[in-house]
Amino acid sequence: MDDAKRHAGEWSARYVQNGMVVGLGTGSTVFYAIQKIGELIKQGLTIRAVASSERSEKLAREMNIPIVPFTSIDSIDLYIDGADEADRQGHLIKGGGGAHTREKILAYNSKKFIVIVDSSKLVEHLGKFPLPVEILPFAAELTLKHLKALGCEPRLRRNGDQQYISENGNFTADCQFKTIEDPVHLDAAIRSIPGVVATGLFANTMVTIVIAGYADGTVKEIKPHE
Ligand SMILES: O=C(CO)[C@H](O)[C@H](O)COP(=O)(O)O
Repeated sequence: MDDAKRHAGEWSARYVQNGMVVGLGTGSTVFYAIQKIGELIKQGLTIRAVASSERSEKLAREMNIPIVPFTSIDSIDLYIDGADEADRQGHLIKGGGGAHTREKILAYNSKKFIVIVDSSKLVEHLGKFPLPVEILPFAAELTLKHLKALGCEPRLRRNGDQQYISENGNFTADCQFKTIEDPVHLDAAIRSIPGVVATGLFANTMVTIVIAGYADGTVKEIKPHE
């Protein structure tokens, strides 16, 4: 799977152009995109970047990719990030790496959003992967009860024998649905529960291209809105 991730990640770097503000997502597939962008910078590419997590920011700095503060940008030209599942309409489940709240902010503020996955993440219907939902620690049990009422089995994510805490200081509930037929509607329903910070459902028209990598070195580009 690593080869497939590498092909998708490296392929995405061809969309990065001089002068762009580039958003860097989080995860093992984005790792390859960041490395490739780092190589292009060595060859003279000039960009400014913002990162969706401390992990990605650290990696970018190691690759001499200039990370700028959010106060110095107005929008992002191109956002590159991975996903846990992607369907043909460009709906995504994200947040397996626990960074989906910040990732959603970056995606929302981007002119183009490129999603990079290995081919095993392409699905007919979302929902096999448990949907990550970031929730406030305050009264978390009550929030979990309302999530359950929407038809899922929510589990608070653990980090070894500790509660998993996001970079925003919150809990993550991994919500196993049987299948997600209507991502737009479900996303809205979950977001209406007080205590929910953000869902890992990236529904609607956010995605410009899904790049799926295969182990044999080929890639497939899916443009959901063309
Ligand atoms: O949403 C994410 C992190 O919050 C990642 O993009 C997603 O979990 C995919 O990760 P990977 O590329 O490691 O398979």
